[in-house]
Amino acid sequence: MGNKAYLVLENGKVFCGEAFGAAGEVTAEVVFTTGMTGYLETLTDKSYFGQIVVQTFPLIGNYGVIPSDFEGNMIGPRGYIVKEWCQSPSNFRSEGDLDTFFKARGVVGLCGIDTRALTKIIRESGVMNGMITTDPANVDFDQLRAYRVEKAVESTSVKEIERHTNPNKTVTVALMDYGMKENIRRKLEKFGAEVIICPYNTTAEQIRALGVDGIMLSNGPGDPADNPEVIRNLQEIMQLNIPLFGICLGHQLLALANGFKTEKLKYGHRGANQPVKNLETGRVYISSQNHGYAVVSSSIDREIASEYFINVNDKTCEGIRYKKIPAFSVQFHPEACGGPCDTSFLFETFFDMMKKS
Ligand SMILES: NC(=O)CC[C@H](N)C(=O)O
Repeated sequence: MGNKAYLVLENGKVFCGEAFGAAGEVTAEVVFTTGMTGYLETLTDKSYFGQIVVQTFPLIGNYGVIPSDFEGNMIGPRGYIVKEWCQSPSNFRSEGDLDTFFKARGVVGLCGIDTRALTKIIRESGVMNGMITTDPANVDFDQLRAYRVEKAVESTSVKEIERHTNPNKTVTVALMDYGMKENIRRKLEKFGAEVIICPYNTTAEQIRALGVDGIMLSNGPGDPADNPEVIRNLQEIMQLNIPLFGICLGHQLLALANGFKTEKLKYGHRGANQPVKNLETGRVYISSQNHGYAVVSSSIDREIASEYFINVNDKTCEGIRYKKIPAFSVQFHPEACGGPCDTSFLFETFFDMMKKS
């Protein structure tokens, strides 16, 4: 039995459970994800930086810890909540259990709470802040409500340009790292790109000097509108007229750079079975998603762009195609990991654009 620990929500609701992983207290935004697998990818996805993740699937950790499945070199979420973690994982690739891994990497875990009741609260009231603590009587609610993640992109991006040589190279792609998932790089390499990972603040001039065929804008954490300098920088990068492909945060930043607006969703889309519809063909795909913000459809200037995908559940914007620059972007994750690979063809679209230009 672990020690008693609590989740205190900013609305005053308290859940009592057991601590696992590293000891400590964390305050962050509490979000839920419905993926039934892919917990290692979730734990190492930097888009969760500054959040506490709740897994709706009731048993997590049954295939253990597999470092080659990691999506990044750091742990994304600040805290992690599950109904039950598996003490005896079984998989030939597993190198250990979640509790040991969390202790080594400083992740604060909470288990044994009713994650279904917690998810219903978030779904009905919207995402809110919460604190994992051993002392619920001492929570400062003003501080809890005021918590907001800061410098999210800066904290998760690489600090220097990194070139990854590829013997099968047919094109070179600059991957703007806003807190990227590794599978974006792996996917680009598989399709034949030599990838140059660029810090979030790499300028248009520096990119021009790299002589790349395409630019990929990565996923990443936080509120997209919190990055005015990155958005200004993107306005210059757009002028290079090099094919651009944006994923998730990259999609939102490109929209902001074009003067469109973003908004916070009530509880976001996080999971591996989000249906998206291609508005050009009417075809629906199942996608992997992890986002709390979205581009406001009505703010898209139809002279310069059109809506490419929408979410079938709530009709929010899931993709944009640009008319005056060689660019398109999606809110979901075509690189998957975890989740289905239905929309992997978008990488082909990007490669076709690069080869044509
Ligand atoms: N996965 C992402 O890139 C997420 C983008 C942004 N942080 C959001 O929550 O909407």
